[in-house]
Parts: sequence; structure tokens; C-alpha cells
Amino acid sequence: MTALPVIPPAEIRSAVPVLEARGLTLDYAGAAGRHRAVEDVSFDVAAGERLVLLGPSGCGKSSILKALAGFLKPAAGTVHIRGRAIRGPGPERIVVFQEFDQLLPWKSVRDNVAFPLRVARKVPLREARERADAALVKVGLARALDAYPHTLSGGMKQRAAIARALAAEPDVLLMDEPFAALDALTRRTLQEDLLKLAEEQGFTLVFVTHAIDEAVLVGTRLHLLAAHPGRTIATFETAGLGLAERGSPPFEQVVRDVHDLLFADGGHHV
Ligand SMILES: Nc1ncnc2c1ncn2[C@@H]1O[C@H](COP(=O)(O)OP(=O)(O)OP(=O)(O)O)[C@@H](O)[C@H]1O
Repeated sequence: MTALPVIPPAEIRSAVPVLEARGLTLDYAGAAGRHRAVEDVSFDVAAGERLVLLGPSGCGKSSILKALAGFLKPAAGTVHIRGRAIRGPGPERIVVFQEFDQLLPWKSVRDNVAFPLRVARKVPLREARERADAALVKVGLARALDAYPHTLSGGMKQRAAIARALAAEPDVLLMDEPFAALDALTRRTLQEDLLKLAEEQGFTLVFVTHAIDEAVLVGTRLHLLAAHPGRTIATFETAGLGLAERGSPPFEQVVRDVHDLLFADGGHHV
């Protein structure tokens, strides 16, 4: 008789966070010596959670994301994924950046999305292209499947980069102001698409933004940071504030509370 797999109860499974930062401290080496970008930041991200890192320019949001991606080694403290120390990049963590030049210029949009599936996930060509097409349709690029990146607008390139990440169905999606350079309408649509996909695919997300309304909408939890060096000033639970609540009094109240904290003491934190 085949032994049944032992599946721990949900409360035990969820006890190990997908991501865990403890006392995370990040430095850059410069001509004038060491520059401390982030100091003593700690957080957990459970499966399916969407943690937003929010704060003014220079508070270390991107640096924290780089540490989670495995591009930047902590000067002190630790970062773990599912209990394992992060020592470098891995295919289970995919980063979407703000910049529009994330695509390979010699590949079609479809093959840009299919390529990492084939290489990192060993998905057969036909299936990879099918998954690429489905992801591209979801971000509104159904008519650009065969186009090459240089023929796309900046917004379309960004949609393709997002489709590429989503198609790979990562365990953790890391997004660094992915919508910041998009026009307002596209930005709104992609916010909605991202939330729907998060619901469907259940991925865990760490999302960087300096837009408070976007943070409240996208996040299930907000981690507020102040600058010089980047450090935690507050956290907010925002799981109940999604698309249906946008613009509602509770939603707007959290936006105001976050704004007041970030601009406390006449902009002391900014
Ligand atoms: N490659 C680097 N070399 C030296 N210093 C850096 C480097 N990257 C970032 N920094 C510094 O580290 C600090 C945090 O920068 P980071 O880009 O993480 O902040 P941020 O919150 O993402 O800012 P923004 O919202 O403007 O993108 C800043 O003081 C910045 O000047």
C-alpha cells in the first residue's frame, strides 16, 4: 500500500514565511567610504501576501528588493526564502523593474516571454509559446505577439516585461515601481490585472512604490520606510482594501494616515 504523504496542517505550513528579513542592513561602497542605505529592517511575507515597501526617494526600497532578489549581500542581518538563506538570484524569484529596456531586442515579444520558461523552467517550446500568448493577452498585448521590442511604446514594453514575469508563475514576484512610468489609464488597468492574477495564481508579492494610493490598493500589508538611512517607521494591514474598496472612506482614511506619517514633522521623514 502506498503511504499517504504527511501534509502538515495549514497553521504549521504557514508558520514558515516565504520571505523573512531580520535586521537587514545594506551598505554601498563609495569613493567617500561606506554608504548605509538600509538599517535594521525586519519583516515576514507569508504565502499569498502582498507586501508593499513604501517611502520617499532614497529610503532604500530598491535596495531591499535587490537583497531579496539576491543581487545585494547584507552588511548585517539576514534574508531567507522558505527558511533558506538567500545567497544569489534564483528562478523562484522574478523581478520586474521600472525601466523599459528589460526585453531582448532580437526576440519577438512572444519569444521574450517564452524564453525564460524554456530556459529556467524547461517548458517545451510549443507550451512556452502558448503560455506566453496567454500572459500577453492578459496584459493587453494580444496584437503585439509577433512584434519586436523596438517597435513598442514604453508602456507596451513594460506590459511585456510584466507578462514575462507572470507567465513564469514565480513563487515570489518582486516588483520595483513597475507601473511608475505608465500613463494613468494603463497603470490603473495593470493594477487591476495584477490583483486579479494574484488572486488566480496566488503568488507572493513584494512591491515597491512611492505612490500611497497604489500601495494601499496593491498591498495586503504596507511597510513604511524613512530615508537616510532607510529604516522602518510603521506597518499597516491593508488586506481588506482592494479594488472594490478603492475610493471608499476606509480606503481614503488609510491613505491620509500613511500620508500624515510620511510627512510628519513638516516632512521630516521625506
Ligand atoms: N549603486 C549604488 N551605489 C551607491 N549608493 C547607492 C546605490 N544605489 C542606491 N544607493 C543609495 O542608497 C540609498 C537608497 O537607495 P534606493 O535606490 O534603494 O532608494 P529608493 O527608496 O528605492 O529610492 P527611489 O524611490 O528614488 O528609487 C540612497 O541614499 C541611494 O543614493
